Amino acid sequence: MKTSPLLSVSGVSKSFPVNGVPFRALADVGLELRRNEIIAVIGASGCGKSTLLRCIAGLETPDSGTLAIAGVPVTTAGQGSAVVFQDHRLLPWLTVRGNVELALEPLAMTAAERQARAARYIALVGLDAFAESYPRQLSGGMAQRAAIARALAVETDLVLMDEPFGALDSILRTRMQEELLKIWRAHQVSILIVTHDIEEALYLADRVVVMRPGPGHVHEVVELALPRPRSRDTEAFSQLRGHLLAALAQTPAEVVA
Ligand SMILES: Nc1ncnc2c1ncn2[C@@H]1O[C@H](COP(=O)(O)OP(=O)(O)OP(=O)(O)O)[C@@H](O)[C@H]1O
Repeated sequence: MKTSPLLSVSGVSKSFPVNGVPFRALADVGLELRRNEIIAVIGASGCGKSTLLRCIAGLETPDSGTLAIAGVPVTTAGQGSAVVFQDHRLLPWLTVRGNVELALEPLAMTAAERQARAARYIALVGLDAFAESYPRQLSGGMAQRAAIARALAVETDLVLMDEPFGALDSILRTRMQEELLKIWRAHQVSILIVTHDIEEALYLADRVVVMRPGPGHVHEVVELALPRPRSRDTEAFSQLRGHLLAALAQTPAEVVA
């Protein structure tokens, strides 16, 4: 029996006014995310990856098309999903604990439940010793882990990540990818991650959505039949890397469109 997708995006188009003229950022974008799946969205700068993610998060309203999470149309921000951005966006005047607890405030739970849940997710990302630290006292990786704890603590089925490790050095980035997979395995969330990094997409995702600009559209969806844990040194990995690099390459006509 085919189960219904957690996220369905269909025919989504979005334009922005630029100097009084509509600029088409997305045209007729469609994709589906299954439950407990990880999808990576890759594509050249400006092809509309973040705009698509913001539409799914309810932070942007598409001009046309439909977006639904668990069958419910997305109409407001934070409905059915939580977002992790490239910059952690923690509130500087709150501690790690305060930031995570604040995200839980809209949820129907007692203060004690909120504190217990926040503590659990802070521990999950390995920051228990830093729960009372302020963002300025954390390294970039720690702050990003706090942002991930804050997103996961809300316990939505869908987590949206926009270049979550983009500002981290390559060693930390690899470690964070491992940690994300551990959390994903333990918590059965579905993840849509926007990344510039082909290796990251290949390491994390079940499927890779390749977008192209002019206007932003889905060019190809690549199923990654790679067993986990994955090694970056295998023939299959490097073949897929080559395939994605070729899929990202644009014709001159697309670049100027
Ligand atoms: N609020 C806005 N107003 C005007 N133009 C916008 C706005 N948001 C996005 N755009 C334009 O829409 C296009 C797609 O932007 P978007 O940020 O979605 O691309 P992206 O693929 O995420 O790029 P990058 O990889 O560089 O982050 C870009 O040309 C951008 O300039």
